[in-house]
Amino acid sequence: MKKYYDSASVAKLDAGLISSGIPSAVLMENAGGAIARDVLELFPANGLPRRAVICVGAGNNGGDGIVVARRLALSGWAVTILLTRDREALKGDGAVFARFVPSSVRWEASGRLSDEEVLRAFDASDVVLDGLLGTGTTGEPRGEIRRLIGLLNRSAAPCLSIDLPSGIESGGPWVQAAFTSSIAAYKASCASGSRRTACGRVKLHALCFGEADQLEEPALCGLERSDVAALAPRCPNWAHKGTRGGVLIFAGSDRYRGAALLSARGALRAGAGLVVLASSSSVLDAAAASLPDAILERLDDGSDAASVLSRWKDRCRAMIVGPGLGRDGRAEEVAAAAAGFDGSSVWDGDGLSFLPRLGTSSGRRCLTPHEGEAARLLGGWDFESAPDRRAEGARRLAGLFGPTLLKGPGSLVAGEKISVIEAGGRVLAVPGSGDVLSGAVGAMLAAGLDCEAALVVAGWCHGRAGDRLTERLGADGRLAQEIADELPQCLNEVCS
Ligand SMILES: NC(=O)C1=CN([C@@H]2O[C@H](COP(=O)(O)OP(=O)(O)OC[C@H]3O[C@@H](n4cnc5c(N)ncnc54)[C@H](O)[C@@H]3O)[C@@H](O)[C@H]2O)[C@H](O)CC1
Ligand SMILES: [K+]
Repeated sequence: MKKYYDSASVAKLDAGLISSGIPSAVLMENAGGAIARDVLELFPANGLPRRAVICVGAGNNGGDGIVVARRLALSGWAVTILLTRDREALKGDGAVFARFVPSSVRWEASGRLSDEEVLRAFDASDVVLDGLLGTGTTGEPRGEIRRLIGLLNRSAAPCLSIDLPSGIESGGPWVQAAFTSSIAAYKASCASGSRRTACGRVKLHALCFGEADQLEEPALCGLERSDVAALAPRCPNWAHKGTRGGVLIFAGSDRYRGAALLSARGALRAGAGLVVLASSSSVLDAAAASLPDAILERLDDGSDAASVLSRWKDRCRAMIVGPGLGRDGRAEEVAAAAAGFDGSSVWDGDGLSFLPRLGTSSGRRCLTPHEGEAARLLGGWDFESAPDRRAEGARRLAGLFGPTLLKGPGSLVAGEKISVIEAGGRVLAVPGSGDVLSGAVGAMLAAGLDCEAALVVAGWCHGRAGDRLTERLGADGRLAQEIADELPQCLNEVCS
């Protein structure tokens, strides 16, 4: 389990260590030393002259940068410190360490340089270090700091952020780093959503000595393979179709045919023992050729949904409602009938739009919205203005409708707890990918998992499928059906 903390807990840890007698300068030297080692490891000299520009803000994040400047200069690097204020304005430990910076280091006040001059200096460097803002950020980046964030993001040079990408704790803008050397804890602000990719490759360093156990409860937990394996369904070799469980799918419409097929394919590839696809004739015609493994129920008229449900409810432990269902009167009738199912259900896509009108469910229910759908269910929601907005939105949805998997980079699962899925990437951002996920969730519910566990296992396997495809074939141009077809290998990694 990867633990993510908010900045307030990390700042509290710093303060606690200092008040228990560890000088703050020792902490800064430790942090700066570890970051300098990262730089030297990432950019080995190999006889080449190496250059760095270190952007230094007014706080201790900049102080860490000054320590790094000394260390790199002593290792033979050509270093420029780019200050957002005059050197005389430096305070605290940063001011102390400034006295020990070798004379080979150049000092520049960024305010005296034009955008072009700053960019030229960045572009001439092997790496630019971002020590502008850390855990002490308040509000959106202002003044020189804001300008330098913009220039850092325009520069071709790779950026290594000190502790966290500057600005990420705010509504933006923030630095898009290639690397982040994180101090004391992984930061929750970098865990999920559009901020997740801002850190680049992250390396975590202790601030002092095993202080991590002095941190309070993490803000978020990252789910890794072993966490998922502990929840995944067990499928003994004597299993028969009934052991695996059946899934009834209400999905698809004349307009959206592929969604239903992909959801069914996801369910089959995630190991469902029986898949019944109830959909319109046009969908079933396509399914007859491409999905010989599924049972097909014609559902041109919404009023037929209740009889389909009563035919299959004893053989299907789980139900999927919504992918490509449409939002017309037929779809509404289907959703109303589906709400009477007393097994476990996952609601996705168009199905989500009916949830506020359906009231409480008779069975166990979970949902898999993306941010747009989630915002509609919450009557409008801004996911961007602060790093914790995604987690807060997911928590609210879970409270209103049932355990929720909020899709997007670093998908969140909110139920009893809130967790981040540590798998997947942009490869998953293709049409039909969410339909495949709904199918996988359905299969996990059919295998007997509770809603939260089903979201975790299916969400992780879906992400892992994306990672495996990326490793083998690249992250772009993959098809949702390829994600589905990769699911068995992912399940093999977590199921025994
Ligand atoms: N002993 C320690 O606490 C250690 C901290 N480490 C590093 O220090 C930072 C946290 O440092 P802090 O001084 O608390 O805050 P910042 O450096 O993030 O910045 C505060 C500084 O910036 C100005 N400011 C705040 N918000 C904005 C804004 N939106 N726009 C412009 N300017 C802003 C504010 O006025 C302050 O002057 C932590 O991340 C670590 O990198 C070390 O790890 C060592 C021990
Ligand atoms: K930073």
